[in-house]
This record gives sequence, C-alpha cells and structure tokens, in this order.
Amino acid sequence: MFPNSIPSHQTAPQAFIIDLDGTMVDTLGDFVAVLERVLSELGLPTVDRAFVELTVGRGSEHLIRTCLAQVGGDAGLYERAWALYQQQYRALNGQFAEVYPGVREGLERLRGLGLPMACLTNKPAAFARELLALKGLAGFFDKVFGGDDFERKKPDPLPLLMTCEALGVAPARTWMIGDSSNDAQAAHAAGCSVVLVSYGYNHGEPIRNVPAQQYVDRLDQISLN
Ligand SMILES: O=C(O)COP(=O)(O)O
Ligand SMILES: [Mg+2]
Repeated sequence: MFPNSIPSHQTAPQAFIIDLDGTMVDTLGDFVAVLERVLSELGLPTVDRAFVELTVGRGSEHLIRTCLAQVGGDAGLYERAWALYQQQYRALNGQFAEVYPGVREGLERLRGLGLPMACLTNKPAAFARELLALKGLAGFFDKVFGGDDFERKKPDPLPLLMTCEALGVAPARTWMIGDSSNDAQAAHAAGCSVVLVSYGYNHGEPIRNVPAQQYVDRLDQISLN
C-alpha cells in the first residue's frame, strides 16, 4: 500500500521510466476487440467497454481471469482463453489504439534532456515492443520491459528497481510517469518520484486521490524543476 506521506518535492531527474497503456497509448479499443473475439470463440457473452477500462493495468493474466469470471465462464477455461488471447492480440495489436495528444511532443522534450529512458509496462514485452514500433515511439527508449520480463509485476517495486538497474541510475533520481495506482505504488516503494497523467485507466478512481509529486493533463506539460 501507499506510505502515509511521500516527499512533496521531486529530486532533479537523471532518468525517466514511462508506462505504456493509458499513459502513452490509449489501447482500450485493442483490449475490447481482443476480448470480444476470445469470449465469442469460447461461446461466452462479451464484456462491456467500461468493465474492461476498470480492469486493465494489472497484466493480461489478471484481465483474462477477471473477464472470464465476469461473464460466468468456468475458471477451467483459463488456459484456452490465454492461448486465444495471445493469438488475437498478436493479430490486431495497435489497430484500435491511439497515441494520446502531447505524448510525442513530451517524449521529444524529455529525450532532448539526454537522460536515459525506459518504457515499463505490465503488457507482455513482445506486444509492448511491437506497439511502440507501430506507433513510431520505439526510438525514444533505451530499454523496454514488459510484465513477463520480471518475477513480479507493478504494483510490486521489483520491475522498477530492475529497470533503474538496467538504466544505471539510482531509483531516488528516477521519475516514473504513469496513469494508475499500480505505477505510483510500485514507484513509491522503489523510492522513485512519481508523475501521474489525468486521462488514463485508474480502476475508476480519481487519479488525484493517488499520492504523487506531480499530476499532468498531457505528457508535454511535465514540470522539470
Ligand atoms: O495491464 C496491462 O496489460 C498493461 O498495463 P500498463 O501498460 O498500464 O502497465
Ligand atoms: Mg497504465
């Protein structure tokens, strides 16, 4: 959970770690389209968009299990659903997804500082790398890590600590930019500063209820001092 208090001011950044879904790219349409196909293949009713929006952010396994349960699917269907999900996601990755306004400009500005940058998402790494390439964002990042790259996913601090190590920068000098409590919790526990965007998927909770050093409406509005 969150610490009772977090440092109110941020240390000067020496690296940036940026989340993908809900922060750089609006991928809700991809998730909805893939789940629609998977559930129909399994002879199950579909889940609505609002439910998917509340559920994304904790990785594919969590999304598939929660959606199966929501439509009354047997938990024994999970392995088949997982295989179908991989197959469908591979086929349509990025087709129903859009880069949020201000992201490209924001990344250009951060890149211009000459500091190392990583993308860290709970999405499987192969899909994350492909999506960044499809949307013309791959070139901004020195490293890209996904939910299957480490033993545990965000909100656990492990992926953040491993990413800081890969970038060669201390967590206390690293800023995590994300859209949900998963990013914030992981970053606080790792000792990173946190910037949260106001437009992503935060499980239906107002983002300003999540402790952070900074909140922005666009990625190109981050205050660097
Ligand atoms: O849960 C997912 O698949 C992705 O979530 P993230 O990119 O916001 O970490
Ligand atoms: Mg996110």
